[in-house]
Amino acid sequence: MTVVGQFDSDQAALETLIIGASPAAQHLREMIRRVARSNASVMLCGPSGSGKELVARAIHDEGMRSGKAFTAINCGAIPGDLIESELFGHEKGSFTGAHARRIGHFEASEGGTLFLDEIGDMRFDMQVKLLRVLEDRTIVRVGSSEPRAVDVRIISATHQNLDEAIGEGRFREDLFFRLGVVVLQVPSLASRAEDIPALIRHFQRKMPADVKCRYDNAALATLMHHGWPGNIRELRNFVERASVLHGGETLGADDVAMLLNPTAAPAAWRAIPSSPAPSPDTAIEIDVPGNAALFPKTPAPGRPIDLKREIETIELEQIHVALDMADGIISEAARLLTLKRTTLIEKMRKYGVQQQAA
Ligand SMILES: Nc1ncnc2c1ncn2[C@@H]1O[C@H](COP(=O)(O)OP(=O)(O)OP(=O)(O)O)[C@@H](O)[C@H]1O
Repeated sequence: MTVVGQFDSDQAALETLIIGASPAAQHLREMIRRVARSNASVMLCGPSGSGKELVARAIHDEGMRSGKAFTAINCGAIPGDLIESELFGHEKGSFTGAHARRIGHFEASEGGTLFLDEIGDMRFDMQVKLLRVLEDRTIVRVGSSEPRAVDVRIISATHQNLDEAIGEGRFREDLFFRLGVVVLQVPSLASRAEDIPALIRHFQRKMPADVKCRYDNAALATLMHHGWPGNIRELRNFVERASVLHGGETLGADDVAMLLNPTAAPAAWRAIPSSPAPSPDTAIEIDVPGNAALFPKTPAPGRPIDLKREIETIELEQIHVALDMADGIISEAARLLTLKRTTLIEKMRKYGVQQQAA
């Protein structure tokens, strides 16, 4: 009885973590349950933003190691010469800057799980060392010669095609077999588009009612036909953007199309004949009657116009257009917008616009 009850609550917990009722989501949850029962190394393959880290956490949480540490590190983000000490630790004075002894992620995750994200980006010399650790189950801190036993489950992930990397000699095949005792494919969002409404509800669950959006059928159809190159991460950002710009509204297909492509100028703008560029010392003025086409929506008769929100929508879109034209260079985008650089940065912060690497 107890076992059945426990299984039911585990099942419910996993369903609130890995959202979706599509066959792909159900299969993923079933695979998570199965691999969680073992200690086998798991490699998660799937496109960026598809939820690989979430799946790694779910495997840890569902398994016997759940009371112990779960450590996630991004192998692509750690400089090549630091990764050995990050993973295995170092002794004091073992290299310039090693002012004190430090334990690495392997030792810190003792009894638990270490998630190695972007494993395909790991340097070849480091791959050899990692393979040795997986075979011997011991690590040696940098600057020490003493092997230390470790009991850590490894889950790794990649969005790269490792077959190709192996073929080109960039990734060791023997390490691939060690890491991928079980290889789990995490599906793209486009392949489980029927989960989109449930995922939107999930991302809106903690929002106050007045910032949640509703979607009419045409809007949902548009969302389900979108390609979602950024997968669930892109959907989460979309839901946030929609709530900032249209909180409390029911969105139609046009609203959704605009929100999905925030850097594209609305068709109405392209219809305006080009006017001479303003001189740098003239601020852009919005002449409402003359530039009425700038407003993306014509309000329904009798419906109040939320002028502040409309202006914010235009402002955000113009910022994206300018950043695009300026290849992400903020000072150049600020010049195009005849704004001070600091003002543009403030506005980008307000709208949550990420600074692109120029
Ligand atoms: N099935 C899911 N249910 C709910 N939220 C999800 C699901 N899958 C992913 N997410 C959310 O989507 C975002 C991206 O997920 P995650 O970071 O796990 O992706 P990833 O595949 O590891 O990305 P990357 O390859 O860029 O490291 C996170 O906010 C995560 O919580």
